[in-house]
Amino acid sequence: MPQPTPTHPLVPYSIRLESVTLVRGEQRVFDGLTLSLDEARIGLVGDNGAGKSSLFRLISGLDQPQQGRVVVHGCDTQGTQADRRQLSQHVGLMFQNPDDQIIFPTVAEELAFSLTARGETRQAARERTREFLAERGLAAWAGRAIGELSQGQRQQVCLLALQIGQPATLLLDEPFASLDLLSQARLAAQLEATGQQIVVSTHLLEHVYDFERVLWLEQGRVRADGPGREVCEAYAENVRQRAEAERGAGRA
Ligand SMILES: Nc1ncnc2c1ncn2[C@@H]1O[C@H](COP(=O)(O)OP(=O)(O)OP(=O)(O)O)[C@@H](O)[C@H]1O
Repeated sequence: MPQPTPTHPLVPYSIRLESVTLVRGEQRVFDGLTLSLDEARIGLVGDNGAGKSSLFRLISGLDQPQQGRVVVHGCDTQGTQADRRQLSQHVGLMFQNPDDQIIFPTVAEELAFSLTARGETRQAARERTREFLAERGLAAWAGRAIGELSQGQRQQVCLLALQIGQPATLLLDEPFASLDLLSQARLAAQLEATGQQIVVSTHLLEHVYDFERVLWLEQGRVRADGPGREVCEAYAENVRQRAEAERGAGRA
């Protein structure tokens, strides 16, 4: 598949969480978390339940903090309606499960919606969608029914629907999870080629190993923060030790 060239100029990114407390259900997920995310490539790693998806929900404005502030490229996620409208143009969130994201029956309609939601006419959105798919060697996908796509293909549609809107930041929640190895390699290459800021949560450490920054989240706190290689190795070693301790306890 031809790889797209970066379409979004590299701009200074600025995502700030200031003393954020987030409660979901009975769970205090974050308690006074302060964080700046300014790099072009950021990975999030950590155990199930560490808070990776919750962080994405806060940044994209889907959840509001009970205390503190989240400011994304100058927009307060609890700000005015205009602020929130702008936020949706600054940030695109790809959900872990594509079925939570896709609302239209065909690929072209799903992609076109990203453009009409930003104020483009239906006609212009339809034309841009056709061009956009053709540029990526995916012209034949336009009329395909979402219901007939595999899980991995649906995930690809979600990513395309985000990319066509060109938000400055893409938040990708476990984008590699249901992809076969070749599709993982293609996605990794696609992400490398994009000029947008990308924040990826993943359990597949090799995909963020070379990132300039990776955060290891543990129970809503940042356990380590630094170059991908260092943080991934520290996390992998910690997991090895815990698995070993569990095996030891099982033998005792
Ligand atoms: N819909 C929800 N209602 C209540 N609590 C939730 C909800 N979703 C997640 N939580 C809680 O929030 C905490 C963080 O969950 P989150 O989904 O952010 O973790 P995660 O790091 O993305 O995990 P995973 O790797 O499994 O996707 C967990 O303790 C979880 O129980």
